[in-house]
Amino acid sequence: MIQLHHVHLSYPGESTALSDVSLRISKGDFVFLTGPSGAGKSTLLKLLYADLKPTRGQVLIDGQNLAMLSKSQIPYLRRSIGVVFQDYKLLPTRTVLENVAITLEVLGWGKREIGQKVYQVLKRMGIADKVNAYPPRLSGGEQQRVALARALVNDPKILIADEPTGNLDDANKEEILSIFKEANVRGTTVVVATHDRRVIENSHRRVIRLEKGHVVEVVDEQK
Ligand SMILES: Nc1ncnc2c1ncn2[C@@H]1O[C@H](COP(=O)(O)OP(=O)(O)OP(=O)(O)O)[C@@H](O)[C@H]1O
Repeated sequence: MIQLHHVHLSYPGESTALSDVSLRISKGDFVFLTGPSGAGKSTLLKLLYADLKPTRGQVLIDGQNLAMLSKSQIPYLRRSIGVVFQDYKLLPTRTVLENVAITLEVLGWGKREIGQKVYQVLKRMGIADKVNAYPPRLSGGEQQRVALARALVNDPKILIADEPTGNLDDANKEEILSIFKEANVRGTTVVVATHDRRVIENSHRRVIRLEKGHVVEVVDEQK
């Protein structure tokens, strides 16, 4: 479970990005985080994988206060969280296979198992033919799928995605969303930040709306 208790976040020398945010995301939930540009969506996601610490308040995952984690404990937390970054953050000089394999290498998987698992995930993402390609040679949609493959290859406890459907056409958006839903059905808690109204409306999931660093609306899952 993810809990935020009265979280405030101010960037050094800047105004407040999050102000008194409290929320609870249960295990197995699928939640959209929305709101205008600058509302604090990316900031909130960064708190969840301990890229930022709150200025005040607490962020807890399964009861663990993330601010209490030492530097050496943070990589362990991140092994259970798959992150799809807004700008993908793929390694340009590594192949698709190598980019996705990294997640499993740090977990100590053997080479053979890694090869099999990566191929299986890339196949699901529809990019198995790109296994030896380098990211700069891929389209935006293909890079997005590689980023998603890297985040999901070890069936993480939590999947965090920042604007994962930006720049994609409708067919690709649908496909990415169905991949999120499948991961969710397998037990992954999914938290997606998006501006995209259509994606939210078609999904019938819980929506948390931020404005100027405040939670202004929570709409529960609509069946
Ligand atoms: N590294 C940073 N240093 C200083 N201020 C920052 C930094 N990152 C974000 N901010 C500020 O914090 C506020 C919230 O930004 P954030 O990126 O979380 O918004 P967002 O809702 O994700 O926006 P977008 O939809 O445009 O990605 C904004 O006012 C932004 O300018």
